Amino acid sequence: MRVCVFGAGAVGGHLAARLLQAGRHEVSVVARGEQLRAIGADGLTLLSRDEQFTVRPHATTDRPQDLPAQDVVFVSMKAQSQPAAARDIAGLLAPTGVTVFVNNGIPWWWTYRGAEAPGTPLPLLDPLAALWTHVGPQRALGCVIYSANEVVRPGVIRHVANNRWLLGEPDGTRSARLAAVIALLNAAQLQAEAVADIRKSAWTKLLRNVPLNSLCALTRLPVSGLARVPELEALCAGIVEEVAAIAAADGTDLSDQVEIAKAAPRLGAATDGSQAAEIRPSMLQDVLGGRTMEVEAILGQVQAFARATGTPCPRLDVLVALVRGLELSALTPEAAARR
Ligand SMILES: NC(=O)C1=CN([C@@H]2O[C@H](COP(=O)(O)OP(=O)(O)OC[C@H]3O[C@@H](n4cnc5c(N)ncnc54)[C@H](OP(=O)(O)O)[C@@H]3O)[C@@H](O)[C@H]2O)C=CC1
Ligand SMILES: CC(C)(CO)C(=O)C(=O)O
Repeated sequence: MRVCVFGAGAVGGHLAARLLQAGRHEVSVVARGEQLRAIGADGLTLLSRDEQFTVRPHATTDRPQDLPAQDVVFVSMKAQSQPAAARDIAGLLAPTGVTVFVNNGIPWWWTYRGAEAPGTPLPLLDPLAALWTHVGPQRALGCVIYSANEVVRPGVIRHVANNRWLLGEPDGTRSARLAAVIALLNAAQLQAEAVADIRKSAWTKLLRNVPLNSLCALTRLPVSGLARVPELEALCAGIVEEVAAIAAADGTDLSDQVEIAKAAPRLGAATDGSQAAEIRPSMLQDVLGGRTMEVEAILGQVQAFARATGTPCPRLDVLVALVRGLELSALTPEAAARR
């Protein structure tokens, strides 16, 4: 199979490294900037617990149009980078190829439930419907991951904790292509499983990402740091309850997940027992790097669902305002120009 990882940053770099280590398929990566130069020159290095290895992708490029047609394209860019890349992602796909959107938050294909309920694009996530038009939700699989990673320097990824990859078809079917992608990941030491309700998986992860990503970005604390300030831990718990209420109004019952999510700061967000791990959420990594943040996918769209269902969310309202402001103040001139 030909497999491409589009956006080889923290998660995509980890994914590509594991796929290449397994050695079963032709794996290419699309990257840019320093990351592109470093992977091209020195390969991709993964540091994970006491393991360290370096692999070389079959191709490393910022010109996806130069790659041959791909059977699977994992899209591991941040949500806000995806619309601008929609044509390139679509152009990479073989006629029966599939995309796997590896993301936190509400994904752009959310309203598509199959040919009978085709849905419409969500303006906060896909403002010009570029993903909807060029990629098309019928060619997308959802993927929610528990795997904390950082780019420690260009070309070098540190896997900090957790290894759980949940994948599902937007229409809930158990398709052959879903099974093939799960097999691909499992063969590469990534613990992947198919879920019937990928939206429930996304909501469950949002119980963590809404409070942890935003509060860690605002305070610059790692996840475990939130548990050191009682007011922050209480705020986290209040936000978890708001997100659960918004999900419930949207038709997803998360009552069995609420207490687990509230414990996340005390466990440092590790779900695999690696209590010593110091996890810095991706949104905190973006603030520190002066990059744009997944404000709309993780916060804004959740707020939009709350508005649509008349669900009060006073804490989330404050977070959305603060994180939008934080993003403006933290962007590097290059990131601001690209925005
Ligand atoms: N990091 C983590 O631990 C976790 C992240 N996630 C989720 O996984 C997804 C990916 O996050 P993460 O890996 O942290 O993100 P990163 O920012 O580390 O990686 C994304 C990469 O894609 C690159 N990119 C963006 N647009 C393009 C383009 N057009 N062409 C080539 N490269 C491009 C970025 O480059 P540039 O930097 O120049 O923009 C960056 O290197 C997010 O949805 C995140 O919320 C989920 C769980 C944990
Ligand atoms: C907070 C964390 C690590 C939870 O797994 C995450 O999803 C992220 O960094 O975006």
